Amino acid sequence: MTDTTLAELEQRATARRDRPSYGHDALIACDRLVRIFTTDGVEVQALQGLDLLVKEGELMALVGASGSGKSTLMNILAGLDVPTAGAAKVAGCDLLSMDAKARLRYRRDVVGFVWQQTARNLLPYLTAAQNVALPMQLRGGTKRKAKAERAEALLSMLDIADCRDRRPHQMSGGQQQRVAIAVALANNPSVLLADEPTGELDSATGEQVFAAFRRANEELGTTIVIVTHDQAVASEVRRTVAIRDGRTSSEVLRRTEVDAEGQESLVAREYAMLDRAGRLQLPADYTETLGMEHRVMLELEPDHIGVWPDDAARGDDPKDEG
Ligand SMILES: Nc1ncnc2c1ncn2[C@@H]1O[C@H](COP(=O)(O)OP(=O)(O)OP(=O)(O)O)[C@@H](O)[C@H]1O
Repeated sequence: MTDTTLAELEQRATARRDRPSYGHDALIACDRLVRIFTTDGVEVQALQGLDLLVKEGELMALVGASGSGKSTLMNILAGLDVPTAGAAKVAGCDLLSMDAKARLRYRRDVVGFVWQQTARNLLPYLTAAQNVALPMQLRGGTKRKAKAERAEALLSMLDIADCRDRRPHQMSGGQQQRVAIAVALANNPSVLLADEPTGELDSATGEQVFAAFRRANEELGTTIVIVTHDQAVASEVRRTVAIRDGRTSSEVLRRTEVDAEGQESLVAREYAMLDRAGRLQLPADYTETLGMEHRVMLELEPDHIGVWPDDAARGDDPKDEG
């Protein structure tokens, strides 16, 4: 090996080291996350190298068919489960290497969680205000008066101040879920995670609950990730990420556009995910329409990459046809 080559190698290594790490500016960064469950000697790969970045202050939705891995991911982000491989960081906390004490602190201070089952979120023998004060009590260090004031402020912000002295069975499902959001926000977490929070509610009540998430996001700046089957929720957030077979497969981004008459409208665009190895999952309806299977032809153009069905067998060049 010559000196020049060595110097070049060193230079390349330094450049690589200086490159910002994957997801360095994201609040949630999942990098090739794998979770394998083994039951009775049978392995299920619930997550198969999932990549996901969420910026601070985002309000986004996760969608996907049953069994695609959504709850597995949420349990990992909530600090309730540990991935088999890969890397996951939330607000600077490394979810793979946390010890028991750090995990407890993470679950208490960094993330808040709202479950689908209204009954699972609240203690039945405490009032709404007492439920909201409980996480602050468990953390300690907050004066009684300050705890009561914060509980009051959160309940007012979410439009349920009138439920303050009611126990869960004296509230509607939608009110209980909004109290659950207040409980999850009590210790001012960086991230609020919700797994099907409107799943047990009718659509009008679901809308009120979603409005409460939006308010928390706008007024407190809390980053919010909602797993949902609810089309109304999925179509109201700026970003919806779809999970398929334990990987993120596509994203819909929505933005407000103003036309020449000054009319505002929400424009949605679907994107496929390109993983760090360069793999791209093409939507099944696209590949089926063009009969693409096994192998496709690629062409690099100045501003895009062309993908054609494999016509090698026919011996003609599909790009010459028009
Ligand atoms: N504790 C477990 N032990 C064994 N297998 C599990 C466990 N938890 C999840 N799985 C499997 O992992 C896969 C992903 O499950 P997960 O619950 O994450 O999917 P999901 O997208 O949340 O589905 P749903 O929308 O029905 O809740 C499924 O095949 C499931 O059977």
